[in-house]
Amino acid sequence: MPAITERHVIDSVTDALQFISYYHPRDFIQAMGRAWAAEQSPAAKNAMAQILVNSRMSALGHRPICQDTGVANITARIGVRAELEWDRPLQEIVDDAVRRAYRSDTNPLRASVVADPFGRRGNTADNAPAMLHVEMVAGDRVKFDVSAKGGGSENKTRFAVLNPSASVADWVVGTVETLGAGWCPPGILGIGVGGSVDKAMVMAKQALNEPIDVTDLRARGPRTPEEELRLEIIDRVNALGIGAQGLGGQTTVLDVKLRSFPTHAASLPVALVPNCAATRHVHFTLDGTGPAQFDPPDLSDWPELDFRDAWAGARRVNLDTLTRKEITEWQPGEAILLSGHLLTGRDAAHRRIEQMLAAGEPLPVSFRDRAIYYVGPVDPVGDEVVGPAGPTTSTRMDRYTDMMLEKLGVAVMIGKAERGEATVDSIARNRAAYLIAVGGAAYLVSQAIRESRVIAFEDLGMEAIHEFVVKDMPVTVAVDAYGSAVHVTGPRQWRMPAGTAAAAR
Ligand SMILES: O=C(O)C[C@H](O)C(=O)O
Repeated sequence: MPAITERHVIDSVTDALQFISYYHPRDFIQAMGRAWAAEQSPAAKNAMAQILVNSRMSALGHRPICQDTGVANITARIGVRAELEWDRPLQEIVDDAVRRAYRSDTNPLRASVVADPFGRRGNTADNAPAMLHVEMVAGDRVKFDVSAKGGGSENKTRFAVLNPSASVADWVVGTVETLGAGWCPPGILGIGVGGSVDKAMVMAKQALNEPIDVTDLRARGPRTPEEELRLEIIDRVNALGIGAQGLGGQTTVLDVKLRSFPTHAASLPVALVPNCAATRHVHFTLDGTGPAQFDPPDLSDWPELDFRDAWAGARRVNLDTLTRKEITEWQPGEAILLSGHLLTGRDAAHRRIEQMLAAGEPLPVSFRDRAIYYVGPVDPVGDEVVGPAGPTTSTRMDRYTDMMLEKLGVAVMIGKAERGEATVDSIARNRAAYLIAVGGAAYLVSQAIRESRVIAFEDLGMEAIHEFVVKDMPVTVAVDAYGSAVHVTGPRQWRMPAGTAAAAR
């Protein structure tokens, strides 16, 4: 067997990270297509349509599916008889591949990794380092799993050590109910049961690399307790009615992947790692003959659909002339096409604004009566004004709501997922509104952005404050000026009565 070289690893991992930035896995596209076709909730169906249209556009344009191009998660399984021709630690080698992939000239990806995580949180600017796991296995080859995991779904990871007599399904279902929509459902749940605390977490993460096969599993019937558990969890989670983007609907998970391992007699560790609508992974084996080749999905894998019908009757809003009175007329769940100027800002910008206000320093921009979009876009390429620019999870900005609405006078916030109770109260008190764009439809959203310039905090990289000029940007009213919230009313409407899910199986 010829030697596997450092060049084979770097070229393959670089190509893998580029490939998954714009191609969803084929099984994911097909599962999302089936869920879209079956969905009865109009809001969830429309969100899934946008996810699918975005996915196809990304595949055609070779631009990222989501602005959160993720942190590189890599597992290398090295055959004990493989001949390796490299001298450096594998971490250094894969980090070089990450740098090359994320700083590509033709398809630059977003640098999301910050170093000094509990301190300065400076962006490493090249998305390195990767999160690497190495295993020694039988054989003479090296197998790689490469995924790009977004922050929104990673943040919803949960872990518990249950009493050995407790029900894993009860814990998972109860936990998913508390997660909100920041993980961008519909997606996949990875579950690790047993082992040690660290082993359970690795199993849950690695389970997400398995193909979606629930339709086959249902058709042939479960053969193991793990398969029974998967089906129970899928049905019970979908019965919660959370739906796409938490808007209320029938599909919250496309599949549940589960791994288990022997554990201590006193323990039942369970890890839950959700994967979002921008699920991205690919797998390859190096045998010394050269770098890996990847097989793209076929255009026929996407369903024929046009989401624009859903926006035909949408309210058109000019942000440049918007009044508070107009905002009070918006209905919860109403589709809106936004045009005009808006500001951007997310975690780091909010933190800095808070620090500047505390220090009595003047802010570089006025937010009064403006709309703020929580986004960290990908850098543009070619004739783009901005790269993919979908919403980030708004919940993280909840702690700044009073500052932004009451002190600084923001009129409209745009992001994704639900807001906390205090934020909803603040929105109602200030007669403001909260709008959502579809998480994971970032390339589609970016088509509505006609101009973009950084106007403050340039050192924050993708977290700098930009001013965008948008034309017909599709959003939905998630919290109206009176505090009615679709993330509460939607799932309530689509929740199946207790017991129906089990009976349906
Ligand atoms: O960082 C982002 O752009 C999004 C993040 O993945 C999120 O889902 O909140």
